Amino acid sequence: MRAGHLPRLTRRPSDRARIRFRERSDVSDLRVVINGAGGRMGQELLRAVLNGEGLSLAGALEHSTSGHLGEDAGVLAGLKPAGVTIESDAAATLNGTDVVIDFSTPASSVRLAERLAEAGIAIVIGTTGFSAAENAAIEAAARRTVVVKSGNMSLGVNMLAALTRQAAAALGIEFDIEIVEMHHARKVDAPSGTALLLGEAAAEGRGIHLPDWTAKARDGVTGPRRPGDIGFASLRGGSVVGEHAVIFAGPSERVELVHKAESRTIFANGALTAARWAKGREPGLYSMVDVLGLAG
Ligand SMILES: NC(=O)C1=CN([C@@H]2O[C@H](COP(=O)(O)OP(=O)(O)OC[C@H]3O[C@@H](n4cnc5c(N)ncnc54)[C@H](OP(=O)(O)O)[C@@H]3O)[C@@H](O)[C@H]2O)C=CC1
Ligand SMILES: O=C(O)C1=N[C@H](C(=O)O)C[C@H](O)C1
Repeated sequence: MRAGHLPRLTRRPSDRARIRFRERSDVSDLRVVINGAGGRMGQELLRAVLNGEGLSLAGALEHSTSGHLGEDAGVLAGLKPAGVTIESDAAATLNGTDVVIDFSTPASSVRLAERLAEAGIAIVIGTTGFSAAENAAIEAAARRTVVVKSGNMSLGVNMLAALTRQAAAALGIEFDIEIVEMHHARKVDAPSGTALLLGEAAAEGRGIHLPDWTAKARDGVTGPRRPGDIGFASLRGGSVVGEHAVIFAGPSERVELVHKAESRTIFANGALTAARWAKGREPGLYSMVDVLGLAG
């Protein structure tokens, strides 16, 4: 660099220039709406958006009988007032939104995805516990708008899924695959979305169709394990954020791949990465594997 250029670079911008820059960066901020804003993940996401760079909170949604309606989203999240109140009227809130991030309930996610498909607004879905019919409805919505959906938004779990696929492909059928998960006492669905995602990865590695090879909820005299099954076990208790183990139990040896979530920030950060990635994409159903570039 030529010495003559240094003074120009180190000079502080005038107030007017700084205001102009601020206005420009506001215009380019990603405008995000959070659905399920009053929940554990909703509040985590409010903090992540309000503290994040290049993001603006365009709205915060809850259901029509939520006790949080009318509260300030910043205050709800334990921050200073954000000037955004918790609403239940999606139509009024969505105007000018780039991406909606949804961690709520399956029924709410499906309704919202259908509405966003009509409006051409992208959605990042973290909700888990969908039925086959609800998954089909989301796939239909993804033909008209961008949908990023994953049972786990964290980098670590998506890496674990890649390792699971690899191990399942390399180890023969004599290695029994069992997936064990533990979550907090308030979780309502089982197996967890992550456990199912890991099961899909193991099935892909083995070249089998997961629903045909799933063993869930063993109880009573079950008979011996069917060779080739992928087993699921769910534990619930306390405040556990989320723990998953994929066990490959072979003859006289065992391989265990484990992920332990220590904070919900990993899910919120992943969801924001997905939201940034989603902007401007072609309509379609994407996963965190696409967002994180982990395919193959
Ligand atoms: N993919 C991932 O990485 C992760 C996924 N999850 C999943 O996200 C979902 C939410 O988890 P969590 O935050 O712990 O659960 P919470 O129950 O704490 O939050 C869900 C929120 O959604 C609200 N809600 C219910 N119905 C509607 C509706 N129709 N419209 C808008 N909001 C609604 C609930 O309100 P109310 O409480 O009044 O019913 C609640 O505030 C779960 O399915 C969970 O498995 C969680 C963590 C990570
Ligand atoms: O409900 C939760 O808390 C979590 N749900 C997701 C799941 O079902 O796997 C992800 C994470 O483990 C936390």
